[in-house]
Amino acid sequence: MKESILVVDDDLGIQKQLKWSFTDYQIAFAEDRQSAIAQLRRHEPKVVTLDLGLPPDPANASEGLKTLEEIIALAPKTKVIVVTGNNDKENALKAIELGAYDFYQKPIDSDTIKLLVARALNLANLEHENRLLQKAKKGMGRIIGNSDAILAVMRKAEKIAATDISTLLLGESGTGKEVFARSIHENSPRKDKPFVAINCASIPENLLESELFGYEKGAFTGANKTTLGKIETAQGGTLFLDEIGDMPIGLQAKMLRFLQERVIERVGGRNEIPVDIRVICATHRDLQTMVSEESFREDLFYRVGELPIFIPPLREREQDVVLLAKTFLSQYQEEFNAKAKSFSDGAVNAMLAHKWPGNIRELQNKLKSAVIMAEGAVIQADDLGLLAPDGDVETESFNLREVREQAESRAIRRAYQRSDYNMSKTAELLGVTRPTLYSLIDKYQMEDIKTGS
Ligand SMILES: Nc1ncnc2c1ncn2[C@@H]1O[C@H](COP(=O)(O)OP(=O)(O)OP(=O)(O)O)[C@@H](O)[C@H]1O
Repeated sequence: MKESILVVDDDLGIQKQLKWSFTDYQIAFAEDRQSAIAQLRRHEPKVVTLDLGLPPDPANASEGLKTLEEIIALAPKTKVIVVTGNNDKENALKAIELGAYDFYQKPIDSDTIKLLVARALNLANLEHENRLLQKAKKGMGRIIGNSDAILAVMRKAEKIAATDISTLLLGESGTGKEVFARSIHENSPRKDKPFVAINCASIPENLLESELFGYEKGAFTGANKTTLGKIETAQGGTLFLDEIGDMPIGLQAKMLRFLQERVIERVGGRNEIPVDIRVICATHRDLQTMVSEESFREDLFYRVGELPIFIPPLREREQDVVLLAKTFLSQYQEEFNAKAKSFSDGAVNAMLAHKWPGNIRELQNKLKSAVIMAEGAVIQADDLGLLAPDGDVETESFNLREVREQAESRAIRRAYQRSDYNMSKTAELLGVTRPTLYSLIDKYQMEDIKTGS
């Protein structure tokens, strides 16, 4: 089947010329905004060539730019090549800002436009394939990363996956411990059995035991029927114990017995129930120190940590920051049907300079709000709530009020980062009171600082 493309141009002569150039394609025509949108819906072309001078205002680009915006909003993956009047660089750049793939200046030369369309089509097809591949990826494939550090961890995890050994995933919050645990499970012989995760820190101490081990009917008031715990529901599969460092000391002996003997007893029960489960634990705490402080049992520490894997923080994986950012950008763009398509140099530099205390989760949060908030197709450092490193002038304004406001919000951000995200220290550095700082943060709508994300 021939690939379909759409030519939007009110000049019938040009339509004819392009018809002869594009004999390899299924070509549809439109001469104004309305028919362009109708054809777009009907043919779903991967590539559109769009003359910016459309009726009712053929002498200007306004109608063409409006059409471009509608196309991008409706079908953000479409590659739009805008055709502008001779020397109309300003509108060409505006179109790129709005999300056009490329521009081309009149007069139209068949060979050049053929080449441009072929390249755009090629890219659209590649992106499509990539999306399919990404969706089809299983196992370690869900872990995005190209840095040496993460590749080494992935190799280690792959080897461990094939065995039944207990793994301890170490790393700061948001580095991807749960993603690794799932990937290990999916690469293991237990992959068709359940993966059950439980966060030991998020369940009150008095409930954790019955949540893990289950309970017999009548074991305590309210125990109306015998209920399986997480351990039993993971039978045959993998149990992921997140934040194992937060396991109450009173429960640690029972955990140790389960790990050593692979039998459990439900709360209020007398029978020993054998379990066949692979256990993966994770923590952001320093278990060794906890052992020396006697808040974590030494025997349990050796049992869960047979083979520790350390997942490095994002700030030590410079290569991955941009790769992850691009991946999340295309995910969110699709999810929110947003315009944002790429990052400015300032945004990339700001991402590389940022320390990412919340690691990948923080990157995801910042990107999600940037994709929603960005005005144009290019995400700026400001959209990410980051400060463009010195020397990157993102927007050059001569309006004194704007210049003042930009300088003020930058200084706040810089002080906030310098003072390790502490509001009192930030206010002190800036020489203002805390209430003044809060009202400035409100004024500049610095939501991330307000919520501490
Ligand atoms: N390498 C990766 N590729 C793609 N997404 C990732 C990767 N690592 C983490 N993520 C995503 O980042 C977020 C945080 O990851 P995850 O929950 O696994 O971190 P964690 O270390 O378990 O955090 P916590 O200790 O706070 O529970 C998740 O939304 C996850 O999908």
